[in-house]
Amino acid sequence: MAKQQNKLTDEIEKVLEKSKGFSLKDLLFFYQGTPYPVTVCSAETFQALENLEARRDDMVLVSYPKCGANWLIQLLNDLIFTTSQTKHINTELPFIECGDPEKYQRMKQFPSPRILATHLHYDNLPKSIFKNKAKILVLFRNPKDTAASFFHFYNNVTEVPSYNSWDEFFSEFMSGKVSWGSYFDHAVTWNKHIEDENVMIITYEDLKENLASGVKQIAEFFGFSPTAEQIQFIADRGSFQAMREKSQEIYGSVGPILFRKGAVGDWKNLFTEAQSQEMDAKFKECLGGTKLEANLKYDVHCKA
Ligand SMILES: Nc1ncnc2c1ncn2[C@@H]1O[C@H](COP(=O)(O)OS(=O)(=O)O)[C@@H](OP(=O)(O)O)[C@H]1O
Repeated sequence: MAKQQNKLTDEIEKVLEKSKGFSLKDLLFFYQGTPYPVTVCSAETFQALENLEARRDDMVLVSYPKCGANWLIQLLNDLIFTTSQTKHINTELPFIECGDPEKYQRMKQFPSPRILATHLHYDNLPKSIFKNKAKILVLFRNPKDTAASFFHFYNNVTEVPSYNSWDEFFSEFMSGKVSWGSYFDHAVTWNKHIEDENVMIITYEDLKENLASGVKQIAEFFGFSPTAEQIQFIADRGSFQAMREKSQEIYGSVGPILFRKGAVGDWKNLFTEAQSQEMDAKFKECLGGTKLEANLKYDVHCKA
């Protein structure tokens, strides 16, 4: 088991090693109009992904980068483990669009239920997810903390290229010239589908407020029936402190950087008043009056 776990850290180390040679300018390539990092994505893998055969019991987890996907992956793994006592250690890069094109062949051997995490837009998901009616959990985080987390990640991981300043990053984030493209495009696309059958939205902020209640909701959505004790066990293991402590063991050197601060409102340490207002205006223009705006409690979490 320990050997398999190391395989994931090996995969991450390989990506970091590959990242070393890149400048910011060369980091992104476009596939069907969206920028992705060349260090983990390729056109060949995207083409192979179209043929991924989803299963009815796959647990699809969608999020824009830095919204807490790795948190949710552990919660889902723990839900599977506590309720069925089966543990599958994923040795692949966790996101379905990342890695080599052969990964989908290897994934055919994975036992059910598989966790299919992705940062992709609705329109770019493999069609079999819809055809086979796999359930899709969409995780959102307010855009200000998302941007702050994204910036710190680039600037704290020594192997990946850094931005010259927060101002430079902010401007690239606002115009969608960052890995996986625009937060706002992602949000607008997913907002159209959050009431679809087999889709459930959950927010980072709500999970922070009451993790046990979030775990219960997620369990019900995916058809698990954990006891109150099991829910509490999963929530305890999923606290930021608990996950940060284990992050190096699971993710290698990047672990403590990935699990950086885990807070709501940290954006206030970076945003100028003008940047805050610019984002408020963009959010209003793209998502004002939507269900997603209400779910995100934008006025509570994004106003100083
Ligand atoms: N348990 C728990 N509680 C609270 N917050 C948590 C937790 N686990 C991860 N995180 C925070 O999620 C941010 C990383 O998001 P992702 O895992 O989606 O990153 S990535 O896109 O896959 O690289 C990153 O946010 P920041 O701390 O603001 O940078 C992580 O700290």
